[in-house]
Amino acid sequence: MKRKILVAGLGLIGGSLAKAMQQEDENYLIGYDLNEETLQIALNEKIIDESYTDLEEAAKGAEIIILAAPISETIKLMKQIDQIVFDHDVIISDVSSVKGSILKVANELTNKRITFIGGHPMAGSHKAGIYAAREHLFENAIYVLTPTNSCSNEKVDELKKALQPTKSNFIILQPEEHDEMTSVISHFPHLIASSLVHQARKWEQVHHYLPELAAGGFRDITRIASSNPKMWQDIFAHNGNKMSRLLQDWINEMVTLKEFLDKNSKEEMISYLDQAKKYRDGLGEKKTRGALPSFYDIYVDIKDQPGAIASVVQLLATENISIRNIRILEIRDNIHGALRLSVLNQADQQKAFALLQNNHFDVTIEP
Ligand SMILES: NC(=O)c1ccc[n+]([C@@H]2O[C@H](COP(=O)([O-])OP(=O)(O)OC[C@H]3O[C@@H](n4cnc5c(N)ncnc54)[C@H](O)[C@@H]3O)[C@@H](O)[C@H]2O)c1
Ligand SMILES: O=C(O)C(=O)C[C@]1(C(=O)O)C=C[C@@H](O)C=C1
Repeated sequence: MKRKILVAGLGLIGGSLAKAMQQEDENYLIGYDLNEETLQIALNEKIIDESYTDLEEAAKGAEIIILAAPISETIKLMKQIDQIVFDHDVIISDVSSVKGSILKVANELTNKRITFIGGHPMAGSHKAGIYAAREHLFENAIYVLTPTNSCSNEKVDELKKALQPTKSNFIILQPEEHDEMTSVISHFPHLIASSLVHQARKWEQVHHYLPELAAGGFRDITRIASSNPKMWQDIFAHNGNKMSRLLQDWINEMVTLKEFLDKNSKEEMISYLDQAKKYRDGLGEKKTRGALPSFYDIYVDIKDQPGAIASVVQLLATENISIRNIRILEIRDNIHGALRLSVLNQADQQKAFALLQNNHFDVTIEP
């Protein structure tokens, strides 16, 4: 008997989860989404085995239900599913970026058949929708689980087993600690990225040429400002208190930084930047950085000419070095660009470094 899993909301996250879980023969994927075109794509691409536009119909046969809609919609879905009469036990999980408000509702569910285990895969993208869904999105990423108080270890293991094809690393957290950590490491940076874009937009009124100067630095730090505004408003609203406290801390810190600048305080500024650099560089050593982690990275300078990338890839292939991720950083016409290659482990990183250097490529391990 196959394990019947319903994914409700087949966008970036739900679609990626369904794609990964579909790789396991034991899993049978059911899809539910408000958007019929999304369901049709999911069926056509065999991401799901069957689809429903009626939630009760979709949920009735499922043993595991994963809610992958926006947070406020997920809360509505939880309340609707609570009303369904099941003839078997069912595990419900979600993927929401905030866990406190979800677990509050979960602890109030009255349906005896339901066990709720909160979930949050710590990987994503600024893109949305089923077209952006990727089977490998959660590979090596942290996948947070926040079970309700009454939940048994067996149920948690059951959910983990169904999600195993995502190849993510599960950890259990309390909702409160989850929300505090994600406010710092995920939610607040989005707010700042958007504010930096606003600052540039304002200054464009003075210097019309300004956008042309936006190079790697500005693009890197503001990528996430291109994310879905409605989704992020929802996240900020559900983690509002923590965000507001962080913003006040940030404002205080900016006041200190302004003092360093106004006093031209060289030592304090170097120390501030140095501490940030050390902490940022150290992040790469931890094995918990997210999907397809790039902590074993190699940066190769390449010329913008046909075959440049192929020659690097070909060289690594001759030594059986497997490339996990590849990204072109800022190539413009007739200028050198950089290629960031992510490999599996430190041994491969060292091997690739030596190989490329011996073949006269300009290669570094630091960005
Ligand atoms: N985008 C990220 O990087 C990221 C990462 C981790 C977790 N999350 C969380 O994942 C959830 C979904 O985000 P996403 O990026 O996949 O969004 P998305 O816009 O790509 O997908 C959302 C999907 O849910 C569907 N939907 C909306 N309301 C629905 C409802 N009531 N019933 C059924 N389907 C409904 C939409 O049609 C869409 O297909 C959010 O709760 C978000 O907090 C997002
Ligand atoms: O990579 C991105 O674009 C993301 O924003 C992914 C990201 C994040 O790292 O903040 C965003 C929201 C999540 O809930 C988890 C991951």
